[in-house]
Amino acid sequence: MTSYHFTKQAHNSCMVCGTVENNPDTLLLAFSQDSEGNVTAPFQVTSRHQGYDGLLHGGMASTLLDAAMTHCLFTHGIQALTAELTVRFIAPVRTEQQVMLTAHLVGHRRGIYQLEALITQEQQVLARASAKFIEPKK
Ligand SMILES: CC(C)(COP(=O)(O)OP(=O)(O)OC[C@H]1O[C@@H](n2cnc3c(N)ncnc32)[C@H](O)[C@@H]1OP(=O)(O)O)[C@@H](O)C(=O)NCCC(=O)NCCSC(=O)Cc1ccccc1
Repeated sequence: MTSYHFTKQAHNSCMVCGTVENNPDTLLLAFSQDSEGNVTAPFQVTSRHQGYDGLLHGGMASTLLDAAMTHCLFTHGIQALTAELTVRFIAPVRTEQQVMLTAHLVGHRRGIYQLEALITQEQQVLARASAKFIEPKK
């Protein structure tokens, strides 16, 4: 089993990427990873995810970005908690369309992992997040 699958199994009932059997409300996000540990996932935005009519809710956008960065850490074999999350909502994300989520590890210093994530559509960046993650003390 890869470190990614091992760390992912630690939250089988996740509301973002868990299985339907374990969590009927899961968003079923499925991330792919490249050789450098960056992750990507498609997400179909529907009216179930809206706040204002026809627009993705900002809290949901933040959740998706947070999840992308968490999974990026999984690809590096790290299971850490979000300690700080900053989101720049650049342009409205419309419902009934597919977006791409991406995340990469920027760096690691004194036990704090710094990551960045994007929501894009057709090369246009609609939202950008940066976050700090910390592994909980044993
Ligand atoms: C564990 C920790 C984050 C840090 O506590 P401790 O280990 O006791 O650490 P301590 O306080 O000793 O500080 C050590 C060093 O770090 C620094 N520093 C600390 N904080 C910050 C900061 N915010 N920002 C910047 N720096 C900070 C601090 O100054 C210190 O630096 P120093 O060495 O003095 O230079 C704790 O606050 C916590 O549990 N928070 C709740 C986390 C939580 O519930 N998150 C949500 C659930 S996760 C989720 O949902 C993801 C997910 C998505 C999808 C799917 C699955 C999962």
